[in-house]
Amino acid sequence: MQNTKKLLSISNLKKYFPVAKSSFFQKEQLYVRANEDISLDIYEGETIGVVGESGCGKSTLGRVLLQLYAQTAGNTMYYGATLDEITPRYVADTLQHLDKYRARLTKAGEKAAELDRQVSAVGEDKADFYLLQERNLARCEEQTCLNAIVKILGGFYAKDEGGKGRELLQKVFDENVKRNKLKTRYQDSRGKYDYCIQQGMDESKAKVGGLKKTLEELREKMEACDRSVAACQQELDALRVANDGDAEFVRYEAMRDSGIDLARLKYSEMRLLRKDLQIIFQDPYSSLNPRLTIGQIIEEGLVTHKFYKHGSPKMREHIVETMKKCGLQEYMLHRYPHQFSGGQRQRVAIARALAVGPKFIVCDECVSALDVSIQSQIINLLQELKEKENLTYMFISHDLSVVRYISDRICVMYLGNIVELGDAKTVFEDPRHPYTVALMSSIPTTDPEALSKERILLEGNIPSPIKPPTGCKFHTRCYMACDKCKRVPPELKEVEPGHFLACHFPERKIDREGNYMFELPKMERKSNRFARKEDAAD
Ligand SMILES: Nc1ncnc2c1ncn2[C@@H]1O[C@H](COP(=O)(O)OP(=O)(O)OP(=O)(O)O)[C@@H](O)[C@H]1O
Repeated sequence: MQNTKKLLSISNLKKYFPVAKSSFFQKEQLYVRANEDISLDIYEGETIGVVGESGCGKSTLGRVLLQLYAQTAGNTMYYGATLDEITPRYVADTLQHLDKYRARLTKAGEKAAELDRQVSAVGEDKADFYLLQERNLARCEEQTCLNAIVKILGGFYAKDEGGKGRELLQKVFDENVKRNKLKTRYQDSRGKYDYCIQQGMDESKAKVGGLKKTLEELREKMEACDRSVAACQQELDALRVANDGDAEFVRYEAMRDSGIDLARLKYSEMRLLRKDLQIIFQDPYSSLNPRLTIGQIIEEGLVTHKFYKHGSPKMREHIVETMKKCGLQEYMLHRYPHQFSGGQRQRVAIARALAVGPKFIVCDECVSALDVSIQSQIINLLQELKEKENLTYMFISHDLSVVRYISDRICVMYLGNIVELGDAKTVFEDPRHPYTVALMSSIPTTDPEALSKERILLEGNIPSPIKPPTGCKFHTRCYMACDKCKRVPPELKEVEPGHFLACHFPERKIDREGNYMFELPKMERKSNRFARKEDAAD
């Protein structure tokens, strides 16, 4: 891995969709568990491929990352912008209501400790299910409060004599809010000033002169804010150095997180980040508005995110330039989507995403609906743009050969969980999870040697995500499943550097020659969970 700077960090992410009750008397609320306990870091400049059978939650993951779906639980931290740029309300809330948060934290901690005592009195094995549940909930509450406070306060949570650290952090926040408001006014006035100059007015005109004066005043005010923030930061740094020897301070300081917690942003705050986080959909036919021309489609995002004012000649230039980058000609600007081929439409969808200068793009099956020859063109275009524009992709696809070609790392999902994660080469050449082995085995090949080898066919349907199997969710279709798999859910663990696996049997399953290093038990073959090639042909 070349780049190790995180762009997104997801921890314990969950997304449940509620299922409508089938009768008035149904008490239990059921959920489709589309994503469960997903932890994943995405690094700047990489392409992470997401594979898995239909319905395993790939698209949901992509959309939850972009906050198009609200997540049910977990954290999604974004590092592509700073807290100072966005100044989210949740930071101000935490600083203002710190005492309330601390009280909640202490209460949850005390409750968890008391329940812990009760559990240990009877023994973990014999403890009542509800008692254990209550204890776990109290621990979760404690962790949530701790996360919320410490991520913002850092070491000052542990040691902040006289509340000096908190006061300084509050001042930095307030100054940044002020600065951001001034910046918006500055950009507006700058736009008006530029327009007047373009129209041939000079500074002797009262309107232009007035605008120039306003711009200077605003610039001075912004600089004053910057100076004030820098002074506060200096004081904070001095306090941090003074507390450097304190073990508790250092421990909490390490938990400080400069990322933006996307799930805690308000709608208007998330809109500021939308331009950074874009998506390209699978179907280029339905993802473009048929009533708008290509120019209008690309313009929409630019106007919404206040890049340009409607009708600005500079915007036209920008649109044409973006279209050219995506292999579209200028004369296509006034055409409607129905006048394009599938591949060209997908280029328009790419141009629409690219125009706003994104950092992260979710490509959700973006080549699946296209002809094979066009697929390669679009994939090469995406690769080219990634290098030129320094983009990061999440590439969701069923097509393993496409994923192999484009991805740096691959994440294999099964029924809402990540079961294997690693470098593309490692996952393809040394798959460890039985599900990944079966997926790899399903890739069509023309290699005569590979054709003569045994193939594993994944039989049966994916179980219901509403009531998934207990323990390891794959155990109902796994040839290696034992009693433990039925009871204990495996954790995603690092089996070798950068290679993560959620299986109780992490041993190597394929040798260097590509042969499977296991015997398929006869009993399993009869039950048709995994069938060899000859069986399937029968
Ligand atoms: N908006 C929604 N409301 C309710 N359930 C949903 C919604 N979106 C997805 N689901 C459910 O979540 C589960 C995961 O769906 P998702 O679309 O993420 O799967 P996928 O792996 O992307 O599948 P495919 O590859 O076929 O697109 C499915 O069981 C689906 O029915």
